[in-house]
Amino acid sequence: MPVEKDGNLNTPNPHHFGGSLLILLFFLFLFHFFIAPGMRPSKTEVLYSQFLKDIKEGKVAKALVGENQIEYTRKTEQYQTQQNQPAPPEKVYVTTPIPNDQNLPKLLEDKNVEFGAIPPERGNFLTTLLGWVIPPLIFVAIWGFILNRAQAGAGAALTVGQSKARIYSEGNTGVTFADVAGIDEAKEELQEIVEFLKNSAKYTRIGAKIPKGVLLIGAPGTGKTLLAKAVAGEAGVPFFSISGSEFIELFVGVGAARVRDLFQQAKKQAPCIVFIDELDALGKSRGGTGPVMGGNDEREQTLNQLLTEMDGFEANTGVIILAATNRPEVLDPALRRPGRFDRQIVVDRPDKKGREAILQVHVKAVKLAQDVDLGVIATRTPGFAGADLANLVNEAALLAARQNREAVTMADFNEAIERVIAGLQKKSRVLNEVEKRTVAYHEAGHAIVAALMPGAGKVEKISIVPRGVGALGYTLQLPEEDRFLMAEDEIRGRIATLLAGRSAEEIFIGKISTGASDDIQKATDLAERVVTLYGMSPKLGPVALEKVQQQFLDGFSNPRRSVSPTVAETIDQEVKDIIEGAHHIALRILETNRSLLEKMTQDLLHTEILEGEQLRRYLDQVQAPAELAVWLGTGQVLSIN
Ligand SMILES: Nc1ncnc2c1ncn2[C@@H]1O[C@H](COP(=O)(O)OP(=O)(O)OP(=O)(O)O)[C@@H](O)[C@H]1O
Ligand SMILES: [Zn+2]
Repeated sequence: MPVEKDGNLNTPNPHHFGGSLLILLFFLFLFHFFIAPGMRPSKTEVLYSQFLKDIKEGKVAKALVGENQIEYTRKTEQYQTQQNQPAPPEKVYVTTPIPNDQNLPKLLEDKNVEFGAIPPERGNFLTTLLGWVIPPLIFVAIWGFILNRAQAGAGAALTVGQSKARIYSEGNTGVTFADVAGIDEAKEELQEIVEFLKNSAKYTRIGAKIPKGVLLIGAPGTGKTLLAKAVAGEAGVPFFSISGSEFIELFVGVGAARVRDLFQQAKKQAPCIVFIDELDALGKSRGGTGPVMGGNDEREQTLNQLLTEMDGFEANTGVIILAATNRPEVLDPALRRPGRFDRQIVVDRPDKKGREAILQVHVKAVKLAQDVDLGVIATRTPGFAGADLANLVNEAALLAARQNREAVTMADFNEAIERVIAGLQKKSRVLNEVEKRTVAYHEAGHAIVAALMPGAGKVEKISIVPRGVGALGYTLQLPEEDRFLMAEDEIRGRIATLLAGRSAEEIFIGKISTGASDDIQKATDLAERVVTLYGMSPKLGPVALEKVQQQFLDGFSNPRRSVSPTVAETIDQEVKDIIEGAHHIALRILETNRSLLEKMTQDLLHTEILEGEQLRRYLDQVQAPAELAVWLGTGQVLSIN
């Protein structure tokens, strides 16, 4: 890929501009009031009577008569200058004349004084000008400076000291659709845009309107920027990009000016692609609270300018605006009106096949060992976005290089997966004996219960090596495939598995630790969803009691619908019943497998990690208690993606 060319479009950098203006004014100010006076001839104020006396005594050499002021020099002093010495500045006397002294000209003439009038605007013209102009300028500069600080302090997407609002223009991005993998639907939809750009005549001839704006919606790292570049690359048109957060600028009006600039430039180079990243930073619904001073106004002005520009150009000028956001719900509805971003393309996280394809793209640059199976890696990385996979490949390559290996092996990838998933291993953190025992029982408990639960995926690894923030140990359970549907018994099995860690602590340690809080949180969330979202509670029936606002990202808790107090009470009761049932069955399973769990724990304390064949042999011995089949109940299928 070519290096991004910085095509800053001649817009002055407002931060630097403000800074140097301030310094310049400061020096002007110093010069005017402290230095310049010393360089001008000194003036001595005298009374008018003294002036008249000087004339009469023939001392005056030259006089300049003004309406409000008379300046004159004396003869004697003119000749005091000695040789070899620089002439001192001529001493000037000033006096204020008596109004309408008609005799003065005659008197001056009589005494042979050179005289003339001070032109009305002479003398203090510069002083007056500076006096009027400088203070407001200083004020403006200081104000701008403060505003800048305030915004930077409020973290309004500004880097301190440097404006990063740049318009990047790339003649040719060099990116093609071949560089984008795993998001085929989005690619297909954008294929049409490429067609428009390449062959606009075909569409305009029959009067078809080419869309102006396309909104790419997707989680971070799913490849939105990459897609936009690929569209430009495929069509062979210039690519302009700017980020929404960079529009929030120092001086009110700069953002709007930048938008104007951007579109002017784009129209000149049409057909082309204009890409606006982080549209939400700019296009948040108006009326929200913004940064302390001015920031809100600025954003609104910029947004309005964008809307105006989009309305202003004809649909068929060949400028197509692609914008990206991962928070479509906060966008100002005005942005989605017809003629603006009326097309929306969802850029999903890739599925297993997609992940494999993305890995294929990124491993091109690295040397792979024979044993590397991208399909297996894809299986183990559900939920990874394109950027995570790119990161994973690099992490694996770094590990291989650190070991001085010739090629990246499957072991490197496995390690990299764990790193990316759980954060870097924190070997330095050591647990005391009691803590270690607690964590070992806890994790073994999870593994044993998980082994019996339907559709739970295989337990791949148990570890009591603390890693990342907060996790003291973990049980790695990898699904065999991506799951979009989960049956009721599977969800309940998941809840029981989550509670198994704590149950093991209860049985084997006799007291419970704080280590189970995350499990309990997750189990409760899941139980609540069973009742309020999936409609699986027989008492309440298939009624949605949650308002789903966000299905897009996982882990969102939605507000409940307003329900009557009795219904609310029933919900709480049902959630509690599910949790207690799951807790009970987890305890039963662990008691049935007491000696097995004991053996596993001892082994785990010894090696810190249980995996592979060794772990499988343990888990194959897990016995199901009689109650399990009854507890698991029916297998009603519901969507939970
Ligand atoms: N579908 C994909 N195929 C190949 N590589 C991808 C894909 N998605 C992401 N990547 C890799 O991840 C990098 C970052 O992706 P990109 O910046 O396009 O994501 P994004 O969706 O714009 O993220 P954000 O919302 O954070 O701006 C890309 O440069 C590319 O290396
Ligand atoms: Zn746990």
